[in-house]
Amino acid sequence: MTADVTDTKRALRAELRERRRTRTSKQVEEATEGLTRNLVAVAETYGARTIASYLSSPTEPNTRPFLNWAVAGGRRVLLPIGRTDGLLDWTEGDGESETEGLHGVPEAVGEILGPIAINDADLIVVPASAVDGRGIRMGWGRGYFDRTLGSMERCPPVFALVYDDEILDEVPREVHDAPVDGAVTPTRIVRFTH
Ligand SMILES: Nc1nc2c(c(=O)[nH]1)N(C=O)[C@@H](CNc1ccc(C(=O)N[C@@H](CCC(=O)O)C(=O)O)cc1)CN2
Ligand SMILES: Nc1ncnc2c1ncn2[C@@H]1O[C@H](COP(=O)(O)OP(=O)(O)OP(=O)(O)O)[C@@H](O)[C@H]1O
Repeated sequence: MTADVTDTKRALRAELRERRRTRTSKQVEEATEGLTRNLVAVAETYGARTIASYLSSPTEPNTRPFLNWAVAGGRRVLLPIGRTDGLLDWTEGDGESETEGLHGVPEAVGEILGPIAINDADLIVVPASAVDGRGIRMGWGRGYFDRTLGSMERCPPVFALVYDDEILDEVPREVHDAPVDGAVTPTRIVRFTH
């Protein structure tokens, strides 16, 4: 990868991270209702029975009401566990037990399913620091989801969960960055064409 893109991404991530840190818990709370409604609408559109998502940290858009809705409706929810080799294991979330994972983010506790468990998903909701109008997504710089999505044979719809001001005009793209199909924000469901 070129030094240019790496540096640009790093600087942009730092800015986006800072913006998330300065969002008040009241703002995060106010965003939750809309983004939950939008996530539910996306899951219903695809009739998703197995959903891969993640447990949000306090600064991230809140995934928990959506996960609770999915579990209550008898859907299978797969939640990621970061591995030191850069891959993600998965476990079935029941919304009950959690612990702090490798990078300080919450992780579900349960039977460890290997990286290929993601192949069962009918819908994948991924974390992101930003996406652009082409669906190019930037994460938090560890490549977990790039690697995970890049390894899938048949990829179901992938939606990034971001705040409205994290949909940018342009996100720097590298070869391994596969575009996502859409983004969910507190006010919008955006679909990208590529
Ligand atoms: N909630 C959550 N779970 C997740 C991720 C994630 O981004 N969020 N991951 C995604 O790959 C994987 C774990 N890897 C991670 C890698 C880096 C950072 C990270 O650098 N986070 C920022 C803070 C982001 C925020 O809280 O808004 C940081 O530490 O500054 C987090 C998780 C799997 N589970
Ligand atoms: N498919 C892949 N195979 C191997 N390495 C990869 C792959 N995708 C990304 N990487 C590596 O992971 C690191 C982070 O990549 P990048 O900056 O694109 O992360 P990101 O989009 O923020 O991460 P994430 O996917 O975790 O949200 C880079 O060093 C990159 O080379």
